[in-house]
Amino acid sequence: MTSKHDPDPALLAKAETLTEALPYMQRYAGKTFVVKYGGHAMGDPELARDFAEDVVLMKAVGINPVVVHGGGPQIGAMLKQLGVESSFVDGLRVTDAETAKVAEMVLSGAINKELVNWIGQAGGRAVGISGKDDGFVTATKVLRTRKDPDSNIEQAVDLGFVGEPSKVDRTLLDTISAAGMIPVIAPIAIGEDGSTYNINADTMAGAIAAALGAARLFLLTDVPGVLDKSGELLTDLDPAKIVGLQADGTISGGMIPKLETCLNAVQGGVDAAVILDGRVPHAMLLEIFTRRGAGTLVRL
Ligand SMILES: Nc1ncnc2c1ncn2[C@@H]1O[C@H](COP(=O)(O)OP(=O)(O)O)[C@@H](O)[C@H]1O
Ligand SMILES: CC(=O)N[C@@H](CCC(=O)OP(=O)(O)O)C(=O)O
Repeated sequence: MTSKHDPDPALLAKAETLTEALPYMQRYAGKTFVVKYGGHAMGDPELARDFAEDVVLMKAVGINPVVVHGGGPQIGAMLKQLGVESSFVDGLRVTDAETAKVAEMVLSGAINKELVNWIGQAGGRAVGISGKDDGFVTATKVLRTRKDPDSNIEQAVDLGFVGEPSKVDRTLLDTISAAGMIPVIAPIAIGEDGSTYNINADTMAGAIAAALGAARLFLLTDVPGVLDKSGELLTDLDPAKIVGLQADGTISGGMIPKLETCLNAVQGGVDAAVILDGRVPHAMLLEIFTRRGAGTLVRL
């Protein structure tokens, strides 16, 4: 029989988990954490529920979470259903006018509201917006060049309506956060030319994190972090190492904009950026509130 002096070990372990979290709660109260939730990590409703609970818990302990979401696979599925071809250059979707319409419909319409609903179900208050709302993000057209393999000459590649944030006005986000709500942001914005631009969600999250002077940028994806050529996790990266990984081809596809984002974010004043495995239940909670750091940490 257990007396009150001899507590149940399982209960004790729970209490220890909570006390372990205390210094992290104290350290992070009042800080802004920007969280990018990738389309690949979104597929499983169980994980979406865990993610929403993590964000609501962050808010409850005084952290200001700001959520930016992706939806690449879901845009791809919708384009396929509509019989529209899609291609990528360096991890960015080539976006003609029709693709931009579909991207906005899927991101701002379907996914954004689904995520707002998940957060609401977890007991939080979320407001779903895109960069278009109050014009808080201004986009400029992305310009890319590529070496022609035959002539070896750099040539411009036209990605269509693919944008990158050129200006972020934090007023709307501050208003939402101060009212006790969590902003949930779709990566769509208007350009100076009045066109709608499709923005890579990692790029959007990085620009917002820099504008808010966030303490952390979390990028949740479908891999454990950045892997080296033999598949081993790289736990710590700095700008010099990232340049090396780009140059020797260790990273490709979606990891290119992801690491560019981390680099820009830390160079733009964010304390650290973390690439995390969104397939692990409560990955973010474990990263923030326990000693068991996971994923790849990028710092100056
Ligand atoms: N060195 C690398 N380490 C880990 N992932 C990599 C690497 N190089 C390329 N990738 C690819 O990057 C993908 C993550 O980017 P992306 O597909 O855009 O994810 P998300 O939709 O979550 O933003 C991984 O699934 C993987 O295929
Ligand atoms: C320009 C560009 O590539 N935009 C992305 C926006 C969504 C996104 O980034 O979603 P994930 O984070 O799930 O990949 C796209 O059209 O797929």
